[in-house]
Amino acid sequence: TYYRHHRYVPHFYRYREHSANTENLLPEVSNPAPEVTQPRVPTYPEIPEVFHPVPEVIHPIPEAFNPVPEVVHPAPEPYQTPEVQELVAGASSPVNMSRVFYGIMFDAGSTGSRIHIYKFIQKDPVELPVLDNEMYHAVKPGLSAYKDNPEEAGNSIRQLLKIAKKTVPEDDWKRTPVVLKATAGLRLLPEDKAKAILTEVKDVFAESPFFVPNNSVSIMNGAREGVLAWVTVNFLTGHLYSNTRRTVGILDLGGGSTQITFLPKSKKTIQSAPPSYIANFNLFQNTYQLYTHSYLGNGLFAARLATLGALGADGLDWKVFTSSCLPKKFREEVAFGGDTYKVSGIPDGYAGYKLCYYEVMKVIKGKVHQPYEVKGSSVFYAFSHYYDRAVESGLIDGSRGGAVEVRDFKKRAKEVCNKMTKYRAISPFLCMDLTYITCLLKEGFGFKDSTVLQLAKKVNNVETSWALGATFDYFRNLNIH
Ligand SMILES: O=c1ccn([C@@H]2O[C@H](COP(=O)(O)OP(=O)(O)O)[C@@H](O)[C@H]2O)c(=O)[nH]1
Repeated sequence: TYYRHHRYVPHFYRYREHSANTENLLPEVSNPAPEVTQPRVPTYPEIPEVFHPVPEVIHPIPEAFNPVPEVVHPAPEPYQTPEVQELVAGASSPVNMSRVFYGIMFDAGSTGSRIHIYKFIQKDPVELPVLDNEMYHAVKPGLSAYKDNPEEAGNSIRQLLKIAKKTVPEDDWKRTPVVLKATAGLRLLPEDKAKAILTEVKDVFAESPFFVPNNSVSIMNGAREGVLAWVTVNFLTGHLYSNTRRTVGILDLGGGSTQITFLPKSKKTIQSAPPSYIANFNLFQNTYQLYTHSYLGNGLFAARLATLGALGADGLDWKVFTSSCLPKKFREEVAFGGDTYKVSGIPDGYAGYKLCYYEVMKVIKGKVHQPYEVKGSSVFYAFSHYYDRAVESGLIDGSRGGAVEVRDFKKRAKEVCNKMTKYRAISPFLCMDLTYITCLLKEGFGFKDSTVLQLAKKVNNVETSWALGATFDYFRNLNIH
């Protein structure tokens, strides 16, 4: 369980008060971010403040001390239901007139379920609320692992709700909305199995003391997932308020699906994209038109199985799926989406980067669209499994994140694949994963070797995930279409 205190202060002050985010309000759930430090990590140049990648947008004058620009989140005025509106209106604290409210967002992913509890402060009824902090906790496996036992799926959510009860003060329970959105794991399940799980989760929500809005449990579509992650990252990096209209793109590599989202600078990117890859929405009186797509089956774990030819195959009880991306003597059972697969290296065959690249290419070539503009100079934030694999392979420091070039993934993939025994202890899949990431970035999206990716698990102490964007969308409909 991590408790991240997260109080926004304007850039001018932030740069001077490095301890501003270290205060911990709830020590009983305190657990600093898991420090996954790698002993052999080469020291890469760090980004000084992950949340602030473009120092030139800092306003060095005190006038920039305007509470609005970056402390806001979309105002919760048009609350979704009159019921909530009433509840929030009644929340004023008699003591200091500032009122606190919470939003609980569950991310039901293919490899795990996570709870995000956001605390907002409405300092003044006229001003926009401030995101104060996030409480985050994750459990494994994801809901799809319980495809034949929906009751257990419900139990995993019940377990996370206990944390919500500890975090949100009892007086606020009744007006705190609880929402769950499922991603690739449930998208990949047969409809009836996914439905049974969602019904079970609805029952668990109904018995909870929190506010359960209509449609609080659903499978989110891929385009929304990409857009909402883009909103989160651009909010946390301060790009939604700068006058420059400069924003950052996002690359999210989940277990089941992968998303790419950015704000195109060139009209040609929009015109040459399949129409479903363009999403519009409104935020802070701006209308944005984004390039976004979610590739189902191209998340890291789904791609491993697809590379092995195992995804969707029959005869799982007796078939062994092999790959030259795996150490020759490796043999194991792998669970994903409620199924178990026997996988192994090729004991008397060849293994290594080149052969592996051919194998992973099958999962990418002809499936991934190259946006017209991606070779340009946009900054991309990459997180989830991009981040995890970069840490595991020693490309970046796990406690800080950092910047890498696409060619760094390629270089490390070659090293790992050509010395598989050395890296086996870290993960037998490391060669396959790094080769897949390299291939996805280069052959798939068409990034150049020199494209810089900012790798971050969290920005300014908040998880880089679609969950914060989805909470904004709940409080104030972004009208994504
Ligand atoms: O707030 C979050 C949400 C996800 N993740 C990580 O991102 C990856 C996303 O995988 P997921 O199973 O959600 O993928 P999906 O089902 O969306 O394809 C996993 O390693 C998670 O641990 C994270 O670090 N913080």
